[in-house]
Amino acid sequence: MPPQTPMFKMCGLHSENDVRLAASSSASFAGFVFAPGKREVEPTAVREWLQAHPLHGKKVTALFVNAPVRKVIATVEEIQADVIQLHGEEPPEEAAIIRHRTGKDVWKALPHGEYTHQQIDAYADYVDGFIIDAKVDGRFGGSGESFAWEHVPGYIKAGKAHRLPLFIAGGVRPENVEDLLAYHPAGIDISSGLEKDGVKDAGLLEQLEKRLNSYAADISR
Ligand SMILES: O=C(O)c1ccccc1N[C@@H]1O[C@H](COP(=O)(O)O)[C@@H](O)[C@H]1O
Repeated sequence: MPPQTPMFKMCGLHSENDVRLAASSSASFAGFVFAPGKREVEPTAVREWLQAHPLHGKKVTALFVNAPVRKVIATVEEIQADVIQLHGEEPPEEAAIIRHRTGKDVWKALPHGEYTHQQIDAYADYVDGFIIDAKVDGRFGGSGESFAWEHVPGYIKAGKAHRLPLFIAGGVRPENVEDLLAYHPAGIDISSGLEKDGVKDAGLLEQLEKRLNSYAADISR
């Protein structure tokens, strides 16, 4: 099958302005972090931002790190999330419970490492997609660090073998996205790489979208 234009997820939206920017972007997924850290947001605020700036078909993604299941369920209901991203050490059984109790798609984020392929196999029956992120000590994600992308083809193959979408995350930026696109991932997930001084930046988004568009034009030739 010829390569497809990758899905693009814009993550870590943490202000009304970020949501406004995401709404006008080509991202298919808009992500909100409900975990401690500089991008943590409150469900009530997210609901208000989404009411003010409807996403017109983009899927709302709620990201959690080892959160209690009841918090996941309540948050997903409040913001009407479409996708739940589990970015901590939630075991496969917990992913299955969350999927069953919410009826939503659940994606498992896994850090790149020695056992990632085994983990993909262990979660594959209980989730609807994967995100492979860089492993950074003391952080669960949003680090702006990349892993060695020569491992990307192996992950793409694993996603295809399980017939699940697999996104590549970690330090993806407008300046390096072409290197990643050369591997033809199904999806890319970006948070830090679209920020200037901690704020999502229209200029960086424009640069990224130019590169995504030119990749799409190249592969359609
Ligand atoms: O964005 C965050 O602050 C965050 C916090 C805790 C867990 C995950 C988080 N973000 C996710 O991390 C990856 C990589 O992000 P980056 O582009 O390197 O900043 C991505 O999946 C974000 O959704």
